Amino acid sequence: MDVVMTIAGADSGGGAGIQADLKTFQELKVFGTTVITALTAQNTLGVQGIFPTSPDFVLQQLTSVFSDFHVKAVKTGMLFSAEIIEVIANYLQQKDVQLVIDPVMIAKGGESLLQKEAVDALKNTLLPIATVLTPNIPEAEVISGIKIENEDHMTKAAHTMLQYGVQCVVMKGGHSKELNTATDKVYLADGTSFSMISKRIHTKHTHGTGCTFSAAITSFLARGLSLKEAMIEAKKFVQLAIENPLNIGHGHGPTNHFAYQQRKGQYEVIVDES
Ligand SMILES: Nc1ncnc2c1ncn2[C@@H]1O[C@H](COP(=O)(O)OP(=O)(O)O)[C@@H](O)[C@H]1O
Ligand SMILES: Cc1ncc(COP(=O)(O)OP(=O)(O)O)c(N)n1
Repeated sequence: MDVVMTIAGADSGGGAGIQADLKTFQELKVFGTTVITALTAQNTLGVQGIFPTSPDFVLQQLTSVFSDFHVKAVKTGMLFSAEIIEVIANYLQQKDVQLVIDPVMIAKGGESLLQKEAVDALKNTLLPIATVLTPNIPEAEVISGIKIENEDHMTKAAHTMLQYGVQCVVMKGGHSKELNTATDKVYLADGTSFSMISKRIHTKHTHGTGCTFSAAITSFLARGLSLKEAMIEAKKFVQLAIENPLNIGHGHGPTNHFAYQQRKGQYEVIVDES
């Protein structure tokens, strides 16, 4: 059984963070371990409270898991502070793992999940050791310092982020103004790129989409898929999870992690290499 790890915040409402990651891991048949960086009191209406873990206790969790398991791939989500990021980067740079970074900054309701002064630590310590970075458009703007209003800006921002040493940047299109499609553009360090295009679902039930997508990439990488195959299959996982909502909660409801196993044969992501 392939072992993976999520280093992220817990979402008491179960739709994002550690909980979304573990549900994704379970559905994709990898064994999930966790390092919790913060507890959040959260539901589909928003984040009501944050209780960060101490950096020392983050290190203790990393040590417990790595001293016992052979972890093949790790993803990070909500990291909260520069101190926590530095502990994680120092620890992971000694390990031979594939590292997927979802640079979680702001929850849908507008609450900050990463302190402003932590962005530099993310860029300078985690990106150089990462395999994949999965920013949404607002996160890409913060990391690259480039305002993204068209495809040229997106390409420039991706190349700026690749310069920090990460091997692949996936610009997620959930926040773009495209009406009919949700396109994620993948930029690789060798200068190539491709787009993954799916139908845009008009729904408010998108809580945890970014967490679910990055957890799916992590699972498929651990199972031995190539970077490109892992991205495409993860895009399919999140598409089906959005397309088949559970309709629970009173706000932005969670996605449906069961849908991929039930319907994966019925949907293909369009890949554009031009
Ligand atoms: N309304 C939607 N319809 C289809 N796919 C979507 C939709 N919203 C987001 N996605 C997809 O979900 C994944 C996460 O994207 P995004 O929502 O931008 O991330 P985040 O949760 O970090 O803001 C991406 O693959 C994106 O294309
Ligand atoms: C604990 C925790 N981690 C991450 C997020 C953000 O998740 P994301 O997938 O970006 O989804 P939304 O916040 O956009 O719904 C979170 N809310 N909580």
